[in-house]
Amino acid sequence: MAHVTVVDHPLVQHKLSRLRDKTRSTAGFRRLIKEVALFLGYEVTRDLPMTTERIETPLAEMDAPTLMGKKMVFASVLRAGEGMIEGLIELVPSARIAHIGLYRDPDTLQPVQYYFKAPEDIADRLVIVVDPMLATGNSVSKAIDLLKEKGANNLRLLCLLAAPEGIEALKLRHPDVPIFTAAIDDRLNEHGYIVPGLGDAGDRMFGTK
Ligand SMILES: O=P(O)(O)OC[C@H]1O[C@H](OP(=O)(O)OP(=O)(O)O)[C@H](O)[C@@H]1O
Ligand SMILES: O=c1cc[nH]c(=O)[nH]1
Ligand SMILES: [Mg+2]
Repeated sequence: MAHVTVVDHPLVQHKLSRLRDKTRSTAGFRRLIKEVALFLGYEVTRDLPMTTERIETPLAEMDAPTLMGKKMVFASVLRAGEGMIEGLIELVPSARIAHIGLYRDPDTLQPVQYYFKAPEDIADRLVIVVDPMLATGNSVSKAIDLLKEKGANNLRLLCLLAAPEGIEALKLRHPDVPIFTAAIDDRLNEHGYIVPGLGDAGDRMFGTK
């Protein structure tokens, strides 16, 4: 699998532009994050292993394709991951959800952990780490460290925007984790924000600034 997959579907790109627009309302931002997450979720699950199940339609018996293995885990990096989870749950209603509470210290740009909860049998499941922003990559790398300590061994990252710096950092720290993103932006600014980016995803989603 490619290390980085950019989901360049026209609907994704259109909605992403709407999200980036600084005049978007909190309600509009939330709605768009959820919608884009649905499309991204479609791509990150495209190659899931399948099996068949014998069923009867009203007309005949058939071997019907179904997903193989245990239900996947969406691992939400708080806070901003939560906006994407809303869309992903619509796509896979039976998925398990892990929560990883991290915030980025604005001076050191290092993540500070305040919460962690994941399914006990995470080692047997595909884990899709969900965070809209891959900036320095420190937060997602830490989230993946914690998930791996719990036994996760089959992981993918689903984000909305990635900076080249974050992609490189993740490649170094977790080369086994493929990245799915809607766009790769130009760079980080002096405060570690993605440029052009969309600003602070958590603050825009929850209306805290
Ligand atoms: O790649 P990094 O440089 O680590 O930055 C990205 C992180 O920053 C944001 O979270 P933030 O720390 O703002 O927390 P919040 O979601 O609670 O606002 C974002 O959702 C990522 O988790
Ligand atoms: O651009 C950025 C970088 C980190 N966190 C965000 O929410 N946005
Ligand atoms: Mg934030």
